Amino acid sequence: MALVARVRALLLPGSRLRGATLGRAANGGGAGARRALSHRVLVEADPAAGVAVVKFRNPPVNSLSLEMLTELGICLEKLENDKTVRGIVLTADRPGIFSAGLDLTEMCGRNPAHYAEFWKAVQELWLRLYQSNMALGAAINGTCPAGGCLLSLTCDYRILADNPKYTIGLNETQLGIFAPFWFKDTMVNTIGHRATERALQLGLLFTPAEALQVGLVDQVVPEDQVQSTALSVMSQWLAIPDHARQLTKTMMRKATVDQLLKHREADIQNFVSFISRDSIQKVLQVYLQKLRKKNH
Ligand SMILES: CCCCC/C=C\C/C=C\C=C\CC(=O)SCCNC(=O)CCNC(=O)[C@H](O)C(C)(C)COP(=O)(O)OP(=O)(O)OC[C@H]1O[C@@H](n2cnc3c(N)ncnc32)[C@H](O)[C@@H]1OP(=O)(O)O
Repeated sequence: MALVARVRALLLPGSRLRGATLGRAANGGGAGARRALSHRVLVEADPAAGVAVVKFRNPPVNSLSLEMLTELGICLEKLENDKTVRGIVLTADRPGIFSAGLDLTEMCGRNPAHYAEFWKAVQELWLRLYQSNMALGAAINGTCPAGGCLLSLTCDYRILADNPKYTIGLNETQLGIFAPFWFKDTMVNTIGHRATERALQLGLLFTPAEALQVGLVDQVVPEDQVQSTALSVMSQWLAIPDHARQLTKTMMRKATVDQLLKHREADIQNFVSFISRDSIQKVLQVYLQKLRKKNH
């Protein structure tokens, strides 16, 4: 079975994500709040507020594996088709790691067809998020490198927990790889050209104070207030008539989106040939081994 079909089938029976009615949230939800599960993503929807909180739960580090990318994409697609949802907050189910970024094991020791499939899934998730009609917020309750940072940058605003361990940035060069043009463009659109050039060349991971200063996040708040702050900021975004907010968002992001749409196939081919190089495979394997050695 194709991965997308397999993941669709994984969504739990009875879940709103399959079109059935959800039960009331077990905790934390307002009146009428609903809860839906897939394996790697938990969705808590509050129809009265028009908001769904999408929680990553892909242990140990919420890495963006092919299955995680696919499941997240399907959850977002379902929410976009749900008329009761106008805004989505992305967060980690457990605080500590928002997302460790792209799953390195998807980019190491595989074949070109796998690299192409994986990169296509990365592109698709980015396109879905960056063009979303929903208001999107990131409640960043953990460390947020590389692909994790990219996810948060697709949102309309970012709230980061005030914990010096929770760094955020596109650190690809530190691994010996580099951020493709559409990662770069997403960052430029948030913090500007010069700050992006410095951040990308040096592969900077910013502390919360630095991230706030450079504009990578909009607010830094105590750890236990990240989600509540993200929800309260969401109500400001949802106070604007949807059509006006959506048209403005499209106007601001269209040129960036069009660049990837125009070069999508070439971008996949470039990724495959870059990541397949022996020298790059070596660098990634050494990096992964270093991460693993820490624990053994
Ligand atoms: C010409 C065209 C060119 C196209 C573009 C070219 C290149 C671009 C290509 C790719 C872009 C990639 C973007 C990315 O996202 S790369 C990923 C970058 N991520 C990181 O650098 C983070 C790495 N992880 C960490 O720093 C720590 O794990 C973290 C701080 C997140 C958590 O630390 P903690 O101590 O809690 O946990 P660990 O013990 O380190 O990890 C536990 C376990 O998880 C494994 N792991 C960690 N991160 C990843 C990951 N990203 N992918 C896969 N696996 C990961 C780690 O190895 C441990 O495994 P094990 O020891 O339990 O086996």
